[in-house]
Amino acid sequence: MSDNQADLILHARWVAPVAPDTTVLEQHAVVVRGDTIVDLLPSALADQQWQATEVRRLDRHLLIPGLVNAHTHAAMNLFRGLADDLPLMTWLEKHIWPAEGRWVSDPFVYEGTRLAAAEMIRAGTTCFADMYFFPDAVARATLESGLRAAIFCPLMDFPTPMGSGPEDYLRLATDAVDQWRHEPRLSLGFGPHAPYTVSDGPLEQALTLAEELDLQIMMHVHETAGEIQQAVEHNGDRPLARLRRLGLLTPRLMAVHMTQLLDEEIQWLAETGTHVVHCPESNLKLASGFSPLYKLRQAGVNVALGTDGAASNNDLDMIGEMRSAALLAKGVSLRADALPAAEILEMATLGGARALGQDSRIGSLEAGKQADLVAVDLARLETQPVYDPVAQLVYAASRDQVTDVWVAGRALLKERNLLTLNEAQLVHNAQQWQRKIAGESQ
Ligand SMILES: CSC[C@H]1O[C@@H](n2cnc3c(O)ncnc32)[C@H](O)[C@@H]1O
Ligand SMILES: [Zn+2]
Repeated sequence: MSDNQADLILHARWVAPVAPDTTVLEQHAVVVRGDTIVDLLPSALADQQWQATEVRRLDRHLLIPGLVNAHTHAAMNLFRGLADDLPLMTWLEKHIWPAEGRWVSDPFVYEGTRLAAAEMIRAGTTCFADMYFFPDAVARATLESGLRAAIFCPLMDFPTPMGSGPEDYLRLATDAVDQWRHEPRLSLGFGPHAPYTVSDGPLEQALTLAEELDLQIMMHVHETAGEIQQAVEHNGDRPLARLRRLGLLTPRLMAVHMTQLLDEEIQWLAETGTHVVHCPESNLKLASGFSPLYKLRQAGVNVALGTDGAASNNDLDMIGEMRSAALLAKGVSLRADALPAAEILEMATLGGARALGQDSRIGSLEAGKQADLVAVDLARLETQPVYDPVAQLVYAASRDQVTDVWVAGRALLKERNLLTLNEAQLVHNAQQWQRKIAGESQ
């Protein structure tokens, strides 16, 4: 291939590369060779300097890095709407865990993850960080969809359809790591469920293994005030203090939810480089509490954004999640400037990439990074006129304005058509699962 030959050139009305800074570029082009971005330059120059097999002109569009959904339970799409309007522990103990005990299997997870992948592609997500049972099924569904995933293998003290207890989960996790970690679009990690479901021994083992294998850890932490109160009553420690004592507060940990934080705890997170994954809509829907986003970011903590599963959100819409996060941060801090639109987009892209330890590969549109890109049509009347394209994306756009998505240079969505998954088949299969699940619970 000659030096000026590329595979794909995307000319866009606006490009928000996110890094090296938040500047929005007008009439620029992203040049892709294979799976990699090789250039980002004014369109007029790209026309002179580059040739490509495919050239797209996105004259109505804002081009952004693929959104990184930093916390999902993708297969739970098949439980969407199963149990609504309940607080976390009632939701989990009385509805979700019994349903998982009855229905979760390799085929359930494969089908649920494909359904979630299709929803995420159509909403501009290119990478998702998943914590769920049967990681092999998550891996197969992800590879088929063309998405990128970080798969966090579950760890709990009690048996589930996937494993008999901690030893079993850790063995299954290391097997999955061996099997899948060399796939370029997959990464693996450990997913100890929460401080209230994993005791010290397995947590220490997971940390040791994560260090040996150089993997990230994802855990629900400080989701509700009840979780903290119960921990204090049981062992005298707040959950974050316990994790600190066990050595888990490191840049390896993605602590999901993180409500009810004390100033001292925010300081620990900042000092240790622990990442926070903020899931505002799940926290609102389960009435779990508020994460102090403004304070966290002021302290220098890296914050990523996630939807959580579709059974507690109830969608996998990162554009909607950005808006919720922005509005909630302003409401909680009583500061209108708490989380400006450009910072939210950074959180939903590069923030997620950092939390996954993958910010040298994904999260921004820079030469040398993977070609994970999303085109959003801003010419619709709902997003007119455009003074600030990123503010328009965060405060006014909806996910159905995502027209095209590429992961590693490959198109997964073209003019809103899914290219890797069959929409009609996914809907049919979801309805079949719903009939089975609803049939038995009547
Ligand atoms: C270890 S597999 C994941 C496990 O987590 C459950 N889950 C889903 N959403 C939440 C949440 O917001 N807090 C705590 N646990 C959650 C899911 O149902 C699986 O059992
Ligand atoms: Zn979760």
